[in-house]
Amino acid sequence: MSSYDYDFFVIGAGSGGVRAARIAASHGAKVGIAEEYRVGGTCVIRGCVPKKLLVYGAHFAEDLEDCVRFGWDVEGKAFDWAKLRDSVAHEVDRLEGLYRDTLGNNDVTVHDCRATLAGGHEVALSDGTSVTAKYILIAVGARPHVPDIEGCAEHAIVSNDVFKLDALPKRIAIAGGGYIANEFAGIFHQFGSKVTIVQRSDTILRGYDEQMRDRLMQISMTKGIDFKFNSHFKKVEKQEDGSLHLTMDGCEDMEVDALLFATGRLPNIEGLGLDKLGIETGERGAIKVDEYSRTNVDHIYAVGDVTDRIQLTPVAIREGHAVADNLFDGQDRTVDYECVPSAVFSHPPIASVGMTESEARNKLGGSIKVYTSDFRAMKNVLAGRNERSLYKIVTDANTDRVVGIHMIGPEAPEIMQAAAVAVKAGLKKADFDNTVALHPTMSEELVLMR
Ligand SMILES: Cc1cc2nc3c(=O)[nH]c(=O)nc-3n(C[C@H](O)[C@H](O)[C@H](O)COP(=O)(O)OP(=O)(O)OC[C@H]3O[C@@H](n4cnc5c(N)ncnc54)[C@H](O)[C@@H]3O)c2cc1C
Ligand SMILES: NC(=O)c1ccc[n+]([C@@H]2O[C@H](COP(=O)([O-])OP(=O)(O)OC[C@H]3O[C@@H](n4cnc5c(N)ncnc54)[C@H](O)[C@@H]3O)[C@@H](O)[C@H]2O)c1
Repeated sequence: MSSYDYDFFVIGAGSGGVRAARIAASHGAKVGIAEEYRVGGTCVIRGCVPKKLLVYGAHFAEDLEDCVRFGWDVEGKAFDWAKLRDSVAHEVDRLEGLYRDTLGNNDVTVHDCRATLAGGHEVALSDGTSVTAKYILIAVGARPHVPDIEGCAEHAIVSNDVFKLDALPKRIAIAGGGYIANEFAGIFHQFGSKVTIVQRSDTILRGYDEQMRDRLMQISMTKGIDFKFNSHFKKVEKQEDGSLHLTMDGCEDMEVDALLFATGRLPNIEGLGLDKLGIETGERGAIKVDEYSRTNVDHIYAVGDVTDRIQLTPVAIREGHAVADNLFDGQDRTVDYECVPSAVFSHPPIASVGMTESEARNKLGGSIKVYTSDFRAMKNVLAGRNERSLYKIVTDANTDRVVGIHMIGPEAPEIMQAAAVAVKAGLKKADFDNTVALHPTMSEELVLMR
């Protein structure tokens, strides 16, 4: 008999935590999990899933414009935000139920409580009880970071709030130039809001290939999304009519109906009791872990956004899965962070895997070859939508190996998942050339670039 209540206790039922709990239980461990908000975590409740559903909803705005040239005459077009918001919320409820069922079916005990480390092997729960576990996994994720600017805390919203808005703002300023800023800029714009992105530097989507970012910016600007670069917020004030006056540094002051902060996410470590065990944290409060996701305290592990390695759901899931396999199935697994594909679900979306052109140039000493295809998707041509796609393949000139693929255009993330397999497998440009095109598709461009 174990002297602990559980073999494994997971704090946080999000992407990483749920996977770790389920796999550990499937290996025969006695598992408990604590969730302070809703099972499913950021991705399911207020991230990837509801965001993608809003992206789908927003896309109809373009489809309804484009369909005219395809012979459709749709009368009485109108958009009802409350209807979409509530359908999305309903789907999220359904998914949360499925996640709970999965945990239950695997005999994982769910504690609907906030959990904190109490010292040693003990975890304190907000219902006043406490439990002990041989191993503890911290999978508490991250939360939106809102800088300390006068009026921001009271008047700005963050991505969590978007899914609950009573009404769409007529004018919205979005702070930040990353994933969330560009995704929500596309969503709000398609729904008819006037969108202004305010970025503190002179570029968006740092880390993505420069040409893809430029193309997104150019398309977004043509659509009517405004960008203010090298700009900062000095003060946010609510006016009598409910609108916000933004006092700016670097650009003109603005009047908007909503201000969304999308300036990064910070590890959720506040009040977690890390100090009780001397668990080390690094930059921005991220819990420091080794390649096995083990902290400096032997029986405490951490996965996902709280470790700030790559803040993506599939990464958190892999990390959680590996911890469970290693602890309860005697495996020796680490997560491979090379060639993790990623996408920005902007309008149009960007997708990427491997090195950008400039990264490859730096790392491979300039001996690279770059192939690009700049084209208008067939559907856009007939629709009269003057929006060009751009695909890029970066190769190591010495070996012909494809080291990066970057795309912006319709369905780029769907195409990228398959292309990423080829890059991860180390295929050469010649392998792409040897593959017969699948016609007529957009993805055939990947095997036609010469
Ligand atoms: C708007 C948005 C869109 C996104 N879109 C994508 C996307 O398209 N693709 C993608 O791959 N990634 C996306 N992400 C990122 C993705 O959601 C995260 O990387 C992922 O959810 C991280 O998983 P996690 O397990 O580390 O944490 P989370 O999923 O955040 O789970 C942590 C859980 O812990 C709970 N918790 C925190 N503290 C405690 C405590 N003390 N006690 C009990 N419970 C606690 C939280 O309530 C939460 O449920 C998006 C994020 C956001 C915000
Ligand atoms: N499609 C996806 O996979 C997806 C979607 C959304 C979020 N995510 C994950 O969530 C994380 C958080 O997303 P995010 O968009 O908040 O962060 P991010 O790190 O992508 O972007 C933050 C942006 O805010 C800017 N910024 C920071 N402080 C600022 C300030 N004071 N004023 C103005 N701009 C400022 C930064 O320069 C940067 O451009 C991402 O890193 C990503 O890993 C992924």
